[in-house]
Amino acid sequence: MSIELDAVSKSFGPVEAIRNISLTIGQGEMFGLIGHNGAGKSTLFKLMLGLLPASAGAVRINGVATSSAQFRQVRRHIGYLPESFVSYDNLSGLEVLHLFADLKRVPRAECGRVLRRVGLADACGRRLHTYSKGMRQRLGFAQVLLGDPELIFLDEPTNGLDPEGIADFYSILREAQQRGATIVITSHILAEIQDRVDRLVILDAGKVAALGTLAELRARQVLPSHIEAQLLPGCGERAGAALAHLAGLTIIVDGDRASIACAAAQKAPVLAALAPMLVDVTIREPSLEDLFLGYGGQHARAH
Ligand SMILES: Nc1ncnc2c1ncn2[C@@H]1O[C@H](COP(=O)(O)OP(=O)(O)OP(=O)(O)O)[C@@H](O)[C@H]1O
Repeated sequence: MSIELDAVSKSFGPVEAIRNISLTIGQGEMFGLIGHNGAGKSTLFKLMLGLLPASAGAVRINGVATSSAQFRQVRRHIGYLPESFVSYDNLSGLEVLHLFADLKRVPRAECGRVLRRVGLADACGRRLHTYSKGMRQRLGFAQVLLGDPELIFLDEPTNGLDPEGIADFYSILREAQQRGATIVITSHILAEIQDRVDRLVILDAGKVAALGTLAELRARQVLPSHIEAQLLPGCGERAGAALAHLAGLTIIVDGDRASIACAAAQKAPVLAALAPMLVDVTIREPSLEDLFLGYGGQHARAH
């Protein structure tokens, strides 16, 4: 399913939570939504889910406006994991999932399959008050998968998951993507989503601060690459001299180590100049975190 936001704004009294956002998310895309606390991520989610009416503009899913009567049909194909998945502590995992299956009009027989897929098959008879945070999150995810939704919204979905759980989670998402599902995801762990989403939007105070692939965002912001060089003993000063002919570098030499911040095009000349005295080298490209801080201005914080 595709999503189209057409000059969408949303105000709560005097608070302009979303300001004139236009963007399109294509079918089968894995799309990331990033922003500091209060940037408008949850509001944008609720607008896309049709849970909140826009103050101006239109949200369309597969061409159907969320404000229209036909949207009820579309909603059946949407899975949503809210930021905190609250459920009933006295019910077992399977009983909770049965409730969701009934609400979604999905056969209860599907519950076993999704519980197995999220790794809760053995624990599904246990009551929720015995579940860890990660297990609850897996159950929330199982509820999303019921009925093989064509559009999946996940708000901070990996909260409480251990590294194995996170890897599992993304492999399930990739399966959903391979069968054509569109996925919109928020995360405050920027390093985690930066290599997994196809495109992302950075929101700042309700506006689009940046939109595109990670490579596009990097190229637009022209952030430096960082070269960390381990030098042969006693070569610190020589390294400074060897780099002197290259303009625009930030060089810090500390004993036999040199840290150089440079434009992408200067990486090769820097390495060539240092080659005779190099023992080891690591190159760090700008991360999503760096971009986020750059684009978010004074509000920027990794949320
Ligand atoms: N129901 C509401 N009534 C009044 N103001 C609201 C309401 N919902 C959101 N807001 C305001 O809209 C702005 C955006 O909030 P939103 O919850 O969308 O941000 P967020 O990016 O999801 O933040 P967080 O990362 O903290 O969850 C904030 O200033 C918030 O206080």
